[in-house]
Amino acid sequence: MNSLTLPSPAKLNLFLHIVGQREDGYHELQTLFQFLDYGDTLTFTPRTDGAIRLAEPIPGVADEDNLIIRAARKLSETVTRTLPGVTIHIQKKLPMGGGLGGGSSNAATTLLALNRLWGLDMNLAQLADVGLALGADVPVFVHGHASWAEGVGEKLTPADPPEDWFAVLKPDCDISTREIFSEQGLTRNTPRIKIAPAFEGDASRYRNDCEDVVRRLYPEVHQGLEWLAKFGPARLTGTGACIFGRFPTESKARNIWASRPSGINGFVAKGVNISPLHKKLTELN
Ligand SMILES: C[C@](O)(CO)[C@H](O)COP(=O)(O)OP(=O)(O)OC[C@H]1O[C@@H](n2ccc(N)nc2=O)[C@H](O)[C@@H]1O
Ligand SMILES: Nc1ncnc2c1ncn2[C@@H]1O[C@H](COP(=O)(O)OP(=O)(O)OP(=O)(O)O)[C@@H](O)[C@H]1O
Repeated sequence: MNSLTLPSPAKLNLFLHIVGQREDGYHELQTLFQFLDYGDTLTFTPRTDGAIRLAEPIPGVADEDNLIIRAARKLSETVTRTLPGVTIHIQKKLPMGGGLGGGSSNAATTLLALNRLWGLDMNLAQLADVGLALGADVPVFVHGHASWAEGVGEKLTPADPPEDWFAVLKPDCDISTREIFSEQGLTRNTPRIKIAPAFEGDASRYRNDCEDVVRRLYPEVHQGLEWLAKFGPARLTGTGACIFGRFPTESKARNIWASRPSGINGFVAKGVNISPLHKKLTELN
């Protein structure tokens, strides 16, 4: 069988409320996920010796900790028959630890790719179950539709927010999700809101509850948000460090991005409600 090349897109949390904390310490969220038409690309090449390998490591991530390898191993453990194995090549564009869900997206792309390559015939709900054990953001990438999410992010209701353009900026700092969720001053009691399943409202009416803590600990993020907010609604995604400004047209987003303060990386991308991964898989069928 030939190689399979698939996208592994980024997500944004258009807003993120923390509405409580479970006994195991995990935070209960209400958030709106949308995908970006921008991300990594993974290529899967079947092997004959049953091994699961990366063509090249991601610098700073041991192969056995890489969510791609962990997803492939976990999937292979769900079946009893001998599998042919795979080599996976990664073209990484998404910054790590940026709040764009890069690792979770890589895991989801791996699950869908190997389900196809290995002929496992598992449905999306089964693959999302396998993925949830790897990270709370994996299920939305497996299902592939923009979603209103509750729980730790696994209770999903498809949503259709406007497909606007985003200028995504990566302030020059790395933020650990664990650090932010451990902060004493974090807002953990935002009242639950009720949102119609087909969410089409204005997400900028709602906030990201991590933003105050992240602004305080990382002045680079604070300054970036202050700058972006001059041009339109600006938010943190996940626990950061990436921030985004939302614009109705590509040219507006590109003009603002081009005038960003020096030393800030980032990109411009369109928000999409169907994941580029699922679009590609449909084309292949
Ligand atoms: C912030 C979001 O990106 C929003 O989409 C996600 O909730 C993050 O989910 P994730 O990447 O799967 O998070 P992980 O990297 O597994 O979590 C790291 C650590 O953050 C804390 N954590 C994470 C998610 C959550 N809902 N509550 C938490 O308290 C836990 O201490 C966990 O050990
Ligand atoms: N394939 C992978 N791609 C990126 N990071 C990975 C991968 N596998 C493991 N990791 C680890 O996961 C950590 C978080 O990376 P990721 O890019 O998913 O963060 P994030 O965008 O903040 O995600 P989230 O929004 O889900 O918190 C990295 O610092 C890295 O150590």
